[in-house]
Amino acid sequence: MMQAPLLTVRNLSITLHREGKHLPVLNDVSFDVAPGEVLGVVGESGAGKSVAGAALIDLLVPPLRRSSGEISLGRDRLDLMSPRQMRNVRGKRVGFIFQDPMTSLNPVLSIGKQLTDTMQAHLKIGRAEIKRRALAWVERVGLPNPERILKAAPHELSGGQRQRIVIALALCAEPEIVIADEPTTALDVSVQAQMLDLMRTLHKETGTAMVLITHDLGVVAKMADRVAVFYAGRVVELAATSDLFATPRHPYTAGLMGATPAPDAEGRMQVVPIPGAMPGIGALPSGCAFHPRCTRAQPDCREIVPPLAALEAGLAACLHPLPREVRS
Ligand SMILES: Nc1ncnc2c1ncn2[C@@H]1O[C@H](COP(=O)(O)OP(=O)(O)OP(=O)(O)O)[C@@H](O)[C@H]1O
Repeated sequence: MMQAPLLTVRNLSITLHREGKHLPVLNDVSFDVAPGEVLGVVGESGAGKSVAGAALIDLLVPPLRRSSGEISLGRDRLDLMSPRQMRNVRGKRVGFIFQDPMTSLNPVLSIGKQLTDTMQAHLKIGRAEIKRRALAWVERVGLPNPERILKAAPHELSGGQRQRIVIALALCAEPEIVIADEPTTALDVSVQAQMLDLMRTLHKETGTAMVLITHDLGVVAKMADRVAVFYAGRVVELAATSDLFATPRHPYTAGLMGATPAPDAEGRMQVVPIPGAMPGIGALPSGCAFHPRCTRAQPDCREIVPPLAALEAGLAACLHPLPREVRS
């Protein structure tokens, strides 16, 4: 990465406190996001993607706790900030978009009030300008009849319209980075594609960096510059999106791609799922957590936790990575 990173996460570990034990949920996770970059975070359900996203903006709640790790935004250490300081970072410097729009919207306030409140809290601009921008944001996220939308309450809008407003709210204070956790998953398939197009357009226009959490490889292929693949609380592969899709190096990444519907030679959609299931919290196998499901596993995979190591392009945490030119 040529540019100094905007967001730096180093050795982030998160534990779950249960029955007197601290069980690892996230283990030694490190990644960077450059200014303006989109980092995709993918992996099966339960891999720790949402927990990682919540940790970035200090939204973890007990029984989850950060046990170690440094999180920096520019020169500022977020992990050392007080809850009060973090409240100023959230919304202003870091926007967020969650799966369920209702978690980001206040059900009793009009859309206009929520947009103007957010801008008022974070931007040093006058009332008239805030009003103008609220209207402009509603138009910009593609909603018809913006005056009416500004007066509406969230429940008067459709799910897709609400998620458009959440996107406007996440961006209206001009954050440096947005954390988007499954931003399209709750929407109808037909609306999902529109929402991705909108996010892509706005990303291009604003240059805001993004951490895009999704279980959907199609979404990262469309949106992300680089991808971090999570498995059982660890980053197992990190690479530029084009490299990752051209030659996945970690067998889990290759497996995920096999589990994504892809057309065969006759154009029929085929899915080859990875056999077995991801281990749950507190039930991690020894060595590489993926080894019981891995077709390439060797005896040493049972013993050694592979470090995330540099390959020709990107990083993979695997003792026996796939060769670069062969695609499994
Ligand atoms: N509040 C909580 N209490 C107990 N366990 C939790 C809590 N939040 C998350 N977990 C557990 O932590 C692990 C990681 O969850 P996380 O939601 O981050 O996974 P994910 O990769 O985002 O998957 P999904 O796509 O299903 O959200 C899971 O095993 C989950 O059950």
